[in-house]
Amino acid sequence: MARVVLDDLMKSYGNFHAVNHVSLTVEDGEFVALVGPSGCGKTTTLNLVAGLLPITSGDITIGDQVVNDLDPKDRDIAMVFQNYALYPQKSVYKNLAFPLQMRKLPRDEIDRKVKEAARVLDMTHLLERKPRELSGGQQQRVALGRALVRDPAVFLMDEPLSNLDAKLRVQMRSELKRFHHDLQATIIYVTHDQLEAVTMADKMAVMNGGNLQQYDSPAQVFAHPANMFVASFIGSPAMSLIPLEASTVDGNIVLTGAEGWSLPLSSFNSRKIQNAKTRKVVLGARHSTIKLHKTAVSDAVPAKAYTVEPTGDVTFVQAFLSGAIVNISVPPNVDVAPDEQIWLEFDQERMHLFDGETEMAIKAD
Ligand SMILES: Nc1ncnc2c1ncn2[C@@H]1O[C@H](COP(=O)(O)OP(=O)(O)OP(=O)(O)O)[C@@H](O)[C@H]1O
Repeated sequence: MARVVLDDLMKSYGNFHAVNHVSLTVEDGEFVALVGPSGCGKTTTLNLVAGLLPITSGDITIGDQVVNDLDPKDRDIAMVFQNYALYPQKSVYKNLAFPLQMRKLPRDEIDRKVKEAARVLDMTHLLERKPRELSGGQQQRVALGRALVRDPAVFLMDEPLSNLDAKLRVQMRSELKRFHHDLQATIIYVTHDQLEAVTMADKMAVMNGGNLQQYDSPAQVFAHPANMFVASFIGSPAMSLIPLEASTVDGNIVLTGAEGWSLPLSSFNSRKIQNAKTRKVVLGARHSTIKLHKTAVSDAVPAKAYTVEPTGDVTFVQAFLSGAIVNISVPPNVDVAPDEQIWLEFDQERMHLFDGETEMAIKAD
């Protein structure tokens, strides 16, 4: 396996930058997810690494070789696509053997590699079947096997699970994670599904508009989103982002909502605001860090319930606050009705504060 380095990578179409100054390192054996909304540039980035598209500028290094000008076949990569494109007339065995035959490997070596891949992916019993005799998940496993037999330096995967139904996706997600664990493979994986990225990847590269927004472990990205885009994209339901105004009252920092209420900040959060250049502050809070009260209590701010969605284990409530929609989760026995007056208490230790102008997280120091 190999490490992959993207250094100031650009892909432009005229004045439009599909990939804009992206730099990141995928360490040897790491599983990295490129994640972001449709059109953010993740597939383009993957295709640049694969050599399916020419780069505009920058460098791509695989192992210790700069591969900018190498053909895909010379990059020692294997791709797995959403559309697995198996040969319908060939058995699973022949589908797996084909790329090796093309490389003119000896027959006994092909046989050994195919059987080893089938063993790793638990499909030895499927080797004589044709693709149409397989389930979607089994077909996807064959596609993975076809990449595996090539023993590449890097696996590049573009939404490989998106053709599967929801249940199978969850199952294949675990299998892919196991595959990575067993092989210690270097994997770059494109997905628009933040949950896939969070659950499988060692690191996630969150992209938006061709720009790399944050590159870190899912836990770090979740706990310390670099900006409002990342904060709202990672996590479900989305983090609530509430625009407020910071001011100083009797020496203490308070945040004031559009309705006129004020929320005094803890000393830690106050220090953050003192460091910020702006008075326009956006409070970010995940649903599980907001307490819903049915009566006024100190430190809770008044809001109005909008929708109430019981899911069994928890009930999700949406409420209006300072012109924003706030997502809150409450135990199923809490009875809330749409339009009811409620009070929200934010956990000061787990709240996020963003600069309302730059949209960047306000740092502690
Ligand atoms: N040949 C092209 N000419 C001009 N613009 C292009 C071309 N190919 C891609 N783009 C644009 O580049 C941007 C990034 O596309 P890309 O396919 O990488 O997005 P993506 O994040 O993978 O999205 P999706 O999840 O929808 O596949 C998009 O805005 C797309 O319209």
